[in-house]
Amino acid sequence: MDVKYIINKVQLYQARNSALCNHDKARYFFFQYYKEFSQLLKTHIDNRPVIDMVSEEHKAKTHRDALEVCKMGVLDVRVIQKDPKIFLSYLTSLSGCDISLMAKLVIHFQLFGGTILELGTEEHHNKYFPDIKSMKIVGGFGMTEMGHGSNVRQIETVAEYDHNTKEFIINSPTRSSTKFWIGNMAKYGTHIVLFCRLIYKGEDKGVHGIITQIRDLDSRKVLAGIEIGDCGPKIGWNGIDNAWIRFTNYRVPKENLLNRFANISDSGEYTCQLSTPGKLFQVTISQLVFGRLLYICGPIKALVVTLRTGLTYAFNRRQFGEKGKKEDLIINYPSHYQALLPMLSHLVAFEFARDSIIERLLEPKTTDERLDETNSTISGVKALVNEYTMIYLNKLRTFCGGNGVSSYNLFGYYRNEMDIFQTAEGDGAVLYQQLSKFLLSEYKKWYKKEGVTGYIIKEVQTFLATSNPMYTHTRSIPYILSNEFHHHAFLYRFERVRSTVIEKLSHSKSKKMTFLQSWNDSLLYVIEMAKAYSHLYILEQSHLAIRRCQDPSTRNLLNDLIKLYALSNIEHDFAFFRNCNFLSSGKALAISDAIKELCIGIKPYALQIINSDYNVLIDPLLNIPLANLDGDYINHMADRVGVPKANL
Ligand SMILES: Cc1cc2nc3c(=O)[nH]c(=O)nc-3n(C[C@H](O)[C@H](O)[C@H](O)COP(=O)(O)OP(=O)(O)OC[C@H]3O[C@@H](n4cnc5c(N)ncnc54)[C@H](O)[C@@H]3O)c2cc1C
Repeated sequence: MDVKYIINKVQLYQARNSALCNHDKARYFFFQYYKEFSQLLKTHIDNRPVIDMVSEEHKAKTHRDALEVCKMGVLDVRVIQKDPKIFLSYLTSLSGCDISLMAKLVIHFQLFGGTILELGTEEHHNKYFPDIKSMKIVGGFGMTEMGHGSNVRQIETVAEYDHNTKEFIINSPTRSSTKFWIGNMAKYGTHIVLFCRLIYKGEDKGVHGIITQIRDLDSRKVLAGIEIGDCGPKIGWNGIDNAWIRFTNYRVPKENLLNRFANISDSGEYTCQLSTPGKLFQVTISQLVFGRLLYICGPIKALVVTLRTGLTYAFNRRQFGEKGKKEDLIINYPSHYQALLPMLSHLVAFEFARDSIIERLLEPKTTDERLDETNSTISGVKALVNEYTMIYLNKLRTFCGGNGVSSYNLFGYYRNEMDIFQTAEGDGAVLYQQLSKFLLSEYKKWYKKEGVTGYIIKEVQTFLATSNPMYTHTRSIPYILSNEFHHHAFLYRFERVRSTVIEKLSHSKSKKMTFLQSWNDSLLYVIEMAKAYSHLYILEQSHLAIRRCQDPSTRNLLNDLIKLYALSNIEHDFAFFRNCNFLSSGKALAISDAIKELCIGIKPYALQIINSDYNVLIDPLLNIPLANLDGDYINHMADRVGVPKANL
């Protein structure tokens, strides 16, 4: 084998995490906390595997484990404020445990506690945080209803203010207003942040958050005025007790309103510090953004663990070959390596993007515009990473043949547990639209500044750059492999789809359609635009991260991985690029050839790359007896399921 890259695990590990750690004095502290917390977790949680557990037992185990984790005293809502990166690191570590345990603690600390932190005042913090820390109270996030999930603005639960008693009277006026899917609540929960319409002197003031007690703390009985039940069996997260909840004239004291921004004074006057109901709504649901970040970390973890298994198997399993010779390793089949290595390249690119988002979200000083941009980007990347993970978990399963079906290899486990990540805290189709709205408003600002002249200059530049036959036809390998070409292709795709959306929206306007009609009429392009932008963001962040890598050989390897990410992504979208005449058929063929060459070059290092990931530097905490698919995989699997030793 030609030695193309001389790499060592530590350098690769450091380089991959350079994006996140770039601005930190303690360079790897995020991962240090991750590691320490993971080690601590090991000694605290019940070590029975969950794969064969029935749901009731699973829920009880998850609850006990959560109480044990709280006894460690490390998780605390105040850490979100003091050092969000450490908090995120703790929650990310939990993705190595059973996903139900992670979900339970995320709902309790981040969605419930984080909302109180963000929307509540010092009094709420002092009253609830100690009990959240010890889990004396078990918190939930009561937003979704049977009638409305994606469209939170239209939820129906009402809290009418009673001036005489200084209480809110909470009601579920219709069947569709029943709160649904509310995690931690069917069996164990004591309190939720209830999202409901605040009715003040007969006027609807929009969605507000109110801390609402559900069960008595001593008897754990459901309080009068509340009906509650379990949402039933689920595809994943069976350790979580998801509830439906209904309210009938249930009274809650005024003090329970999370009133940092909107308040009812002692004299009974309603005031809101924010300029518009839209702004109040955005702040009210702000914890979902932090949550989405975790929903980027989780699937990446699942991809690392399963891709490692897929690669290990492919590098060890032999099937077919020339007569009289050793059978071939399945990794040497192009159908394998030309799928597995682009997956590896996507994984590394996603990690660079994740780390840059974490860095940005946690910037100490940030403007509203910057925050808007980061939140919108999180929406797009969350949707994209989850969509990709679900498709490739299925592929990875088949790449391990029958062994992939065994629960000991976790493909089924992650497929089920990750499925919900696509929907919870915002489904992809809705999140992509949020990003597109932001991108269009940014474009509007640009257009306002540059005017028609700026627009024409830009269009002409793009036309000259891409309509040139030299450009569309060139098959020069150095150019095809250049970062400059990849960036141009990604940027072109995004701007081109954006132009189509703008064209379609203005065309619909001329046909007197309402904004909503024209938006929905252009929806497929709107979604494509957000996807194209998310890929552009991932590519740009990967290029930036690699530039920081000090070691030349590691940098070259990472560079090749990102080239593979870019070209396989372009290949996946050949229909678009060919339809726009961005690529000639000859150039498209040359790109496919370049992908193959890159895969062949990276293949010998694939296991080293996947094993340098911080996610696999720490043992999984799932306690599932994994069937190790390494060189001795037949004996590992045989031992796992009790096949007797051969007598011969
Ligand atoms: C296991 C689990 C746990 C959960 N935990 C909680 C919890 O603790 N608290 C809580 O409040 N909620 C919780 N949820 C609810 C979750 O947040 C919602 O399911 C999610 O927001 C999606 O809403 P929905 O289910 O109503 O889907 P819908 O809104 O009905 O969406 C269905 C489909 O329609 C599409 N769609 C909707 N609107 C549009 C549009 N404008 N354009 C294009 N497509 C559109 C969506 O993309 C999706 O594909 C949980 C859900 C699950 C499954």
